[in-house]
Amino acid sequence: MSEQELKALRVRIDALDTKVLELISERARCAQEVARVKMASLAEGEVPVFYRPEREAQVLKRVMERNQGPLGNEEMARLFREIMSSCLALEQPLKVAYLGPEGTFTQAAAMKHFGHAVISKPMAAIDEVFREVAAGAVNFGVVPVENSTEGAVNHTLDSFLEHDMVICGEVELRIHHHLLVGENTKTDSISRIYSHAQSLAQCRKWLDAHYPNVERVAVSSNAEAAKRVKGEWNSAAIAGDMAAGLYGLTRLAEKIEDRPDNSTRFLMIGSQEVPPTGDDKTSIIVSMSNKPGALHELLVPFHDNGIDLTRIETRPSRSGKWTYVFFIDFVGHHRDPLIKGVLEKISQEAVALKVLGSYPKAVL
Ligand SMILES: O=C(O)C(=O)C[C@]1(C(=O)O)C=C[C@@H](O)C=C1
Repeated sequence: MSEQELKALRVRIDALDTKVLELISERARCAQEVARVKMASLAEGEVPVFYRPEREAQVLKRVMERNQGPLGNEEMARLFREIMSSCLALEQPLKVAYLGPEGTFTQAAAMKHFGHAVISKPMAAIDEVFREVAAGAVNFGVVPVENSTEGAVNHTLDSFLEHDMVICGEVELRIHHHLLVGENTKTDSISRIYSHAQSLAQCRKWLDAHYPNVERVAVSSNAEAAKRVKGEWNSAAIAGDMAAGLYGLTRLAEKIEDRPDNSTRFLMIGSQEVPPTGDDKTSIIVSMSNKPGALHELLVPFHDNGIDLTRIETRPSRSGKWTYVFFIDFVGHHRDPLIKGVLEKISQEAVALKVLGSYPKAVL
């Protein structure tokens, strides 16, 4: 390519950037107008709701449907995700608590869902995220709920039994783990590997093959593991990209998870009910009486109405020995007439039924 050609292309890019800049600013002014309209239409004593997950899902889907390339749909949607995040911050900066410390996959999930223009607050434990939301100190919380390799995150399920929370969104993240060390540690001098118990489990076979005799130490999060090895000799951490970057660690081995499709699903919790988008999921907790056939009775209405169950999990109810609750996710919104009918049927048979929330299926 000649210098001349390069120069001409850069002139074109500058001109396009000016247009993109003008358009983004115009969009941001529109969002400010939206905020004004939302404020003006409030009834007395009503609190304005600026964040609209159902609308955001619609915007991102539309972008993906109309995208003609060469950028991929996900890539394009990520750019719009950030534009929308900044527009919302003009209306109201969202406060989001997540399972910390900084650098966790949960923080990455929060950024993937809300974009980077939120005020984020790391919490030391899942239960603290729930409490922070319940206390109204933040608008939303982000917690992991299930991993494709290791299954349910029981702390999260149990916290739903203790707190009244509304689920208003979900996000899935591909989880890639790396073996990380500080600058003074060499591959053959590692005597201890830190990580969260779930991450150690997700890399079990790799560890057995490469570091069979090295002590594995479970800590509260993989970001915490990364933080520790920064200042330690002869120890390594298993953690992801965010933690590696944040603590300036070297990757001795990349993508060491046993399953290449290793993913974690996260939930956004708050107090805001989300209207239907036409492509939603619902999460419920049901407790059935302890009699033969109870689970069958619970599942029949879903089957009879052709409703797609996406997950079912069992946990001890904590209110009686050997009594259990079922966490069920399915496709549909609790305001859909079909789903309403199913929930009514179930509540006739159940000891207790709680709708945790209906929310748009993850777009990104
Ligand atoms: O449509 C709205 O209600 C807006 O506030 C605008 C907008 C956007 O930028 O598109 C911003 C924030 C909301 O969460 C949803 C969408």
